[in-house]
Amino acid sequence: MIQFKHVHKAYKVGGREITALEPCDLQIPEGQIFGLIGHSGAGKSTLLRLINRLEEPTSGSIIVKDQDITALDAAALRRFRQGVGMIFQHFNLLSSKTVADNVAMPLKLANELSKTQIKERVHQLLERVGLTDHAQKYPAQLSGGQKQRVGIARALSTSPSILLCDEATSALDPQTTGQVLQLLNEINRELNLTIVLITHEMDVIRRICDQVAVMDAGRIVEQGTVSEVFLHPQHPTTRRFVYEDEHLDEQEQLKRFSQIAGCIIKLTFQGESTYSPLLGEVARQCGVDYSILNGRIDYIRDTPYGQLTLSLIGGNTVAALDAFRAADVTVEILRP
Ligand SMILES: Nc1ncnc2c1ncn2[C@@H]1O[C@H](COP(=O)(O)OP(=O)(O)OP(=O)(O)O)[C@@H](O)[C@H]1O
Repeated sequence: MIQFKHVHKAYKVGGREITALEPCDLQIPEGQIFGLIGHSGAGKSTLLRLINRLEEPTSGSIIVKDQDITALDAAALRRFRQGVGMIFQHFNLLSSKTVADNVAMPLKLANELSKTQIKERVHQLLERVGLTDHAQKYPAQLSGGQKQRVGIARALSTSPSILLCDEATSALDPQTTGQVLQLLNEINRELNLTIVLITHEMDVIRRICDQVAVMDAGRIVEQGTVSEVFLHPQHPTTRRFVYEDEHLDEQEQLKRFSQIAGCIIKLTFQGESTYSPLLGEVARQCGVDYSILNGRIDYIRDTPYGQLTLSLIGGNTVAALDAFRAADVTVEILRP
């Protein structure tokens, strides 16, 4: 578990203080994939880099596995950092070294294994990320997705329990992004690795995260499980992310609704209820007609969900809403 206790970070620039992180409390459970989402300048990188003390907090404490890491001396910090891997948007590989040597680098620096043991470990890691055939190539000879796989193998070399991902897929095309996210998903489960990732893309959060914190201007404005936060967004910043992801504009939508008759509602189905034939059943029982104004079915990590915006016309609307709720469907009334 990673715990932030009233952590504040300000940078000093030319005698002026710039607050990057307002005093913040945060808990990241062990073994989960935790996403931090926010627009540029929100403070995501600062928060991430505080976890391995690449940045020092201005005040507050950061507890990792019952240890206050802000109190570690240089030697203890070196040992702690062996347990925290990191991958980067632009991979940060050494261009003059082969793939195998890049992966071996943290092991050589740790100086705990023999040459043969390092060779074995590197082979094992490259096999895991699917790059065995590329061991003797140089980074310039690899695609972006392959470079990030090398980054992941290198980050895992010292068997960390935490992996920090700094916009790890932002430089990749959608298909390669999917493959890298899949790999992160797998190693999270195989190694019970806690992964903290930062992104400005909702899709990354939806595909692999368990929990999410939404950041805006140095503050965490909303936080919880991905389904809580993104299926029922409360804060304007979160709502904006959700609407952008659905290619909708909240104001435009309300304007469009003014030309549509009936009671306008949004239904959210999750898990099993996503595929149940509820709509027709409720319409028949309650004598309501409906038209579908918007809809999607997708996944949050492995759980399917569906969202439908409907206008209900005629019949017993109140009974229809009760029937949806009784079937564990969340009902939001957009216009009575
Ligand atoms: N080393 C630094 N010195 C001075 N100011 C900094 C430094 N690093 C970040 N900042 C400032 O702190 C604030 C938060 O920056 P941070 O990089 O953490 O945000 P971010 O959400 O990661 O943004 P991005 O997505 O663009 O990387 C910004 O106002 C930024 O200009």
